Amino acid sequence: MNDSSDSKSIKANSLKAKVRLEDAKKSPVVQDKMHQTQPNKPIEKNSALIQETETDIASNPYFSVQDLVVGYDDTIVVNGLSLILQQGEIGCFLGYSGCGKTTALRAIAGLEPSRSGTIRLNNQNLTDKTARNSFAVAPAKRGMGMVFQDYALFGHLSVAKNIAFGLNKWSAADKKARVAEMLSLVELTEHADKRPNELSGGQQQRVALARALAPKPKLLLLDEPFSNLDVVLRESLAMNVRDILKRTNTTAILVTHDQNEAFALADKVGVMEQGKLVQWATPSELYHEPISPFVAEFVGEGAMIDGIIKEGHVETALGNIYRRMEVCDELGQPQYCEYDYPNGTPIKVLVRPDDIIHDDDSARTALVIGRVFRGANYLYRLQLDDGQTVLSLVASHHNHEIGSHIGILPLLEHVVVFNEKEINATTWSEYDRSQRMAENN
Ligand SMILES: Nc1ncnc2c1ncn2[C@@H]1O[C@H](COP(=O)(O)OP(=O)(O)OP(=O)(O)O)[C@@H](O)[C@H]1O
Repeated sequence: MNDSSDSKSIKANSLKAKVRLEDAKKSPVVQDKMHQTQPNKPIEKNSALIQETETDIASNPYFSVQDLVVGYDDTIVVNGLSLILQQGEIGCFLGYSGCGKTTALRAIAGLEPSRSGTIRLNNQNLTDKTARNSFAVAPAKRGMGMVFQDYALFGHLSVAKNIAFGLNKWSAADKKARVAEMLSLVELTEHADKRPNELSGGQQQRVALARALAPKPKLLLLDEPFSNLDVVLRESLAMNVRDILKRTNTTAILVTHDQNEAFALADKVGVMEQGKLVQWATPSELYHEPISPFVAEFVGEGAMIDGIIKEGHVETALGNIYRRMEVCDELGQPQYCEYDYPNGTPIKVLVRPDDIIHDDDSARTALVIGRVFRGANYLYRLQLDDGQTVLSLVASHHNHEIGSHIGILPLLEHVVVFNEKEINATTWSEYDRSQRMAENN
């Protein structure tokens, strides 16, 4: 935790700092740290080759969408969407209902025409319009597989025949071998002769996955594939599907409004708002470094508390926050710099439940005003002395009654601060959130 005694260690060296606030002001861009080249690396025989390959991968990704615009009649639904995926990566569009996720996926599949923008897959431009067609490459020729919300299985065909459906150009022997391989992959070998209605929802979902994977698609598109399953099954199945996609090195895009599903399955998650990808990043980056209050609110739980800039740090009801740099000094000690706002600037600070540690020995206390039992943990809603509320995740053997005071230790080193003027609404209460989701549904 920071407090005023830390101020001595503050170094006004903003150049090397992690520039979260500047990042937040940038327009959303494709952020892919994994494949950035390293310009100062000494060039040896093999490293030159590696560098070349890395540059090639970064500048010519396996799958890319650039400035995609899609609409219906007078309405633009997907508005300048850009992303890249390397081969074998799993991406995800996450967003409230109606934000354009399915439309974006359908445009990638070629089922909706794009108004502008480029979609490239495996060195092929799919979007150049020809004189006669609105797509350079017709949907059926894109080499994409799809798994739909309702699985769209053929009820009159056996599981094996469903899986073989897209293999009509394969020889009988190859087809048989591929179906057996897919059945084994999704662990349904003993159900090969059953009809879909004899299977559970989760098993049907795996048949749909096997059918989509059987022809070895260049890109797999999954549209809310778990939404018909109960919540408990969803997360475990999402992990199971991720395992299968990774084993087959399948590049895939998932559409969902469920962040647990997105986090369990995807390498890169794009939070969509009104047809735009506001941030495209790993699940961890989205959670810990949201680019805007909208992303912060949509991904994970938390609270926004008030702060004010004073001499380069933020004063809050939980203590002072100093801007920590990503680099440490030569002794391994963290370095700090100043926030780039004038004195007196009102600030909002994102505090996650894991930023507030319960500590019986702490002199700082908060009032328990609500709690939700989550098995291993309680999620406590805590009121600070000035009336603001924060959340805290506490092991469930710490059972504190509503109305009691508990000791807290705020860990404020990794919080995200937002200039208050950039926030449209500070609506962090569960009521506001569920209300908004209900309105959007
Ligand atoms: N065929 C269509 N014709 C006209 N408008 C459409 C059509 N399909 C979708 N829309 C509209 O486009 C917007 C985006 O729809 P889309 O299905 O892409 O959203 P979504 O984010 O996938 O939502 P959900 O999570 O509810 O499926 C919505 O306002 C929807 O009403």
